[in-house]
Amino acid sequence: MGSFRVKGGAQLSGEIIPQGAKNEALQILCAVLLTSEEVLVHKIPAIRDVNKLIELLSDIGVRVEKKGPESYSFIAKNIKLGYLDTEEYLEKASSLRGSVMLLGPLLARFGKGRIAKPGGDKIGRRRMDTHFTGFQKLGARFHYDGKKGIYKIDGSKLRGSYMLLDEASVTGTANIIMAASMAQGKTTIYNAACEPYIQQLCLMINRMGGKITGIGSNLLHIEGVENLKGTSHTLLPDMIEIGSFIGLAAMTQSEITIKDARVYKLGLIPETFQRLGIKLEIRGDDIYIPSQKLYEIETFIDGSILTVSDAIWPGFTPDLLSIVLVVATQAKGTVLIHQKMFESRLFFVDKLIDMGAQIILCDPHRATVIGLARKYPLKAIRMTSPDIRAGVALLIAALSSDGTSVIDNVEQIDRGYQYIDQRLNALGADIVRFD
Ligand SMILES: CC(=O)N[C@H]1[C@@H](OP(=O)(O)OP(=O)(O)OC[C@H]2O[C@@H](n3ccc(=O)[nH]c3=O)[C@H](O)[C@@H]2O)O[C@H](CO)[C@@H](O)[C@@H]1O
Ligand SMILES: C=C(OP(=O)(O)O)C(=O)O
Repeated sequence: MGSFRVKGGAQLSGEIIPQGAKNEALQILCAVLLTSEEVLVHKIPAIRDVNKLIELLSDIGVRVEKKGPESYSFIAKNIKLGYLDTEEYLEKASSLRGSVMLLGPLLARFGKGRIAKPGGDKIGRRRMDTHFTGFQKLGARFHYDGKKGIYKIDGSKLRGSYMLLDEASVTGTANIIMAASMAQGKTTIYNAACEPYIQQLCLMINRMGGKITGIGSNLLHIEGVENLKGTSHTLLPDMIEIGSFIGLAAMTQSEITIKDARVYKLGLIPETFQRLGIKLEIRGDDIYIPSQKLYEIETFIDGSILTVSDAIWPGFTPDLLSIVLVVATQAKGTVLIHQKMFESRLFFVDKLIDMGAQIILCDPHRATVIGLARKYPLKAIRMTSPDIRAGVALLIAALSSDGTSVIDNVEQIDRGYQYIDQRLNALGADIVRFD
């Protein structure tokens, strides 16, 4: 188990370039299976989940070639379908959430998909009914082997269909889009998720010869085509990393410029941090965050306490609520954090409380943060990173604290943040990785 020793208290400064988006990368990498031709993907982040998925693709038979520091070529010509039934595949695939999206393209092209219960963060129930109901609507047969925990999907002739999703699941929508892209006839997906990740996937499929309209909305029309061809694709900067850097800058009173942030793709993210009182300047496509001694949380117009809650896109992403929460601990004012989607994502606040933060966990979904207005810094402690975003929130807390903290289980952070220790040290942080 890896750990970080973090010496807090330093003000950071400089420029940082966000990595390619983790959640987009996981979709795009699965989509390379939709064609036997070459797909080039640029700005692939070197993070654990992505590396594992690339390895899995290679195990399935995809020819993978590294073309540059962040660029890869994929050719899914000779796929070993038998491998999908092996213990090794099922075990490897179940170690990350994104692998669930192998099902859609495998089904579209080969009529067969297998997966064991996928991993990812343990942040509450993470059901997959939407994925399977969608596949069934396209005519696939679905079988769940409860004893082995294996989901099996078969269906050689998928047919387009109308479907109203019971929830706008991100990976579920991506899976259904990929399956429908080569089904016979037209598919309509209503209540589709429309995160930038999904928009990027649809644009890529259209470049491959697919016919998807309604991109960016929750009503997608997909005209199935017989074959898809090769393409090249560049991932967007990771909006969750960008939000994390904004929070980090505010908490540590640092002056940071986030380069090439594709600001117009960030939805409510900049505005939500601004509502916490954090000053941001959009300079071209960069975000400049000045060093700020104090930031004051806004209230609602009627003077009532601000609530920051998650919602499906274009609402505020649940993946940044842990960061908003930690940043609020040193703000002036009070905020209610309402994590609607996941029921076990706020429990990490007990570590922040140990550090001296004033937080009341109202129930598993809601926490009230009473900002300390920097009257005193958080205390350094030893803590364990429970999930990827809580892990980074704790790292931010440790960097702002008085003294040296230790964060264990940083593999969670490595799932989604590329070389985070080295990149933050380049800005003046003092983070040492050890086993
Ligand atoms: C690999 C990947 O891309 N992971 C992301 C993806 O996970 P993932 O695709 O697994 O998450 P889903 O969108 O399926 O659902 C997330 C949670 O929200 C609930 N839910 C979802 C939609 C809805 O309309 N109502 C509702 O209550 C679900 O029951 C579930 O508990 O999307 C999540 C929600 O943005 C992000 O946190 C994850 O980082
Ligand atoms: C919850 C997340 O990831 P995953 O879906 O891969 O667990 C996340 O990125 O915040």
